[in-house]
Amino acid sequence: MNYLTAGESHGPQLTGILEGIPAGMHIDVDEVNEMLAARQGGYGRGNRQKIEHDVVEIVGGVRHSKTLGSPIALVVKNRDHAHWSEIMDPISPETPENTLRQVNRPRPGHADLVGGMKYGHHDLRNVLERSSARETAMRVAIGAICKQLLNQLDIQIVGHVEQVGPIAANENSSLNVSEIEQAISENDLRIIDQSQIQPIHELIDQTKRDGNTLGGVVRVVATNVPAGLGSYIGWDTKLDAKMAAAVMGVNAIKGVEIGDGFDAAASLGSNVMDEIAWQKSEGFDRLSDHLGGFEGGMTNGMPVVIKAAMKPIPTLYKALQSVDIETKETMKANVERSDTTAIVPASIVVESVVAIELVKAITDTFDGSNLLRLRSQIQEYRNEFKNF
Ligand SMILES: Cc1cc2nc3c(=O)[nH]c(=O)nc-3n(C[C@H](O)[C@H](O)[C@H](O)COP(=O)(O)O)c2cc1C
Ligand SMILES: C=C(O[C@@H]1CC(C(=O)O)=C[C@@H](OP(=O)(O)O)[C@H]1O)C(=O)O
Repeated sequence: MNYLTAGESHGPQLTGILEGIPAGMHIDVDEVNEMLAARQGGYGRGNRQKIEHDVVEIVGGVRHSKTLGSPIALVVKNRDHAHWSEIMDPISPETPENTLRQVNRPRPGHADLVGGMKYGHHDLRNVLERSSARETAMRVAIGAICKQLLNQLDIQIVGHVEQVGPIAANENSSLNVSEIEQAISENDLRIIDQSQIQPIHELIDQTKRDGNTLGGVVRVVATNVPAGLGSYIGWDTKLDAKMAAAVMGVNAIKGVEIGDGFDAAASLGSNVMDEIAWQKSEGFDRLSDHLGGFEGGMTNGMPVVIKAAMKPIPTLYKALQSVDIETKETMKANVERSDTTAIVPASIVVESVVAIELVKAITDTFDGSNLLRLRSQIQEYRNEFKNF
């Protein structure tokens, strides 16, 4: 399974091609759109989301709501393009008005400066249009289809917010996926601990008034993942490594933890290793899940638990120091309309990329040509492991 996305933040549309989804799978477009809407929401978002209303159009690979096994082509339109059509025109020559909208004061923390130097762009808009996290809308559309496939294979997955800036919204690690879904559906922060809603709202409001920004931590849990996805035989076959790369590939993610992650470094081995048990009816089991469902680069049948640290949003309304790339004068960085925090959307994006990597691992391990065969192969494989 593989995918590619294309499109600029203020261009006409985002385009995605998803290859390797089994034939015969029902696609629920409303569910894809619900996930796109969730990615647009959350406390702390900026004004762009008042313009956009993300809906997916499926323009290939699906007939009468069922996948054909051929590449699935997806489109999400950028409504804001209507206001930028001249500036972002793919064909017509530049107009003087476009020149006025050039970006030449790179924003610290963005791809602007190095991207301009690498690709030879003196209008840094050519960089920021693609480096913008607008692209994550398409990753979520693709992730939503992967999540539907996982659900059809009896695998559940959810992403939620665990921390906003310095405020932890106390993870309750004993909750299952549907309990987490229930708890986070009740607030606009996707947090489990409702007592932190007000302090976090106040923190975001104050930060916005100060012209500053916030990051945070998100957590993804996937349950009933078959054991043995990925492999210990080579560094590039380890699924935990691929997961970490996919999560790190989400804009503004600066750290990835699997299971207890960095906390495990300070613990004793007896508090970190997940002891092994066996029951005739269920086969092998673990007494805990400190290692987040991975041993030796393979899933071990316990819940997959991945956390990601997001840096604060780099565009500050109280702009930071920069240098004009033409005049070399010290100036304030460009200010593009911006979110105060995007931790809520990040929880949906990280959930999506974890779902994508799980589907990749599953279709690498089993024949993913059609859903019925895939389902029966996985069932047989689960039984084999139970009887080991
Ligand atoms: C969902 C989401 C929304 C974001 N919104 C903004 C934003 O409004 N303004 C901004 O400056 N950065 C925003 N970012 C972060 C930048 O896209 C990101 O920091 C930048 O592209 C540089 O990439 P890097 O942080 O991965 O190095 C957002 C990130 C995500 C995941
Ligand atoms: C458009 C989205 O997020 C954008 C991500 C983003 C960035 O620099 O990453 C900067 C902002 O772009 P704009 O200047 O167009 O408002 C965000 O709004 C989105 O998530 O749909």
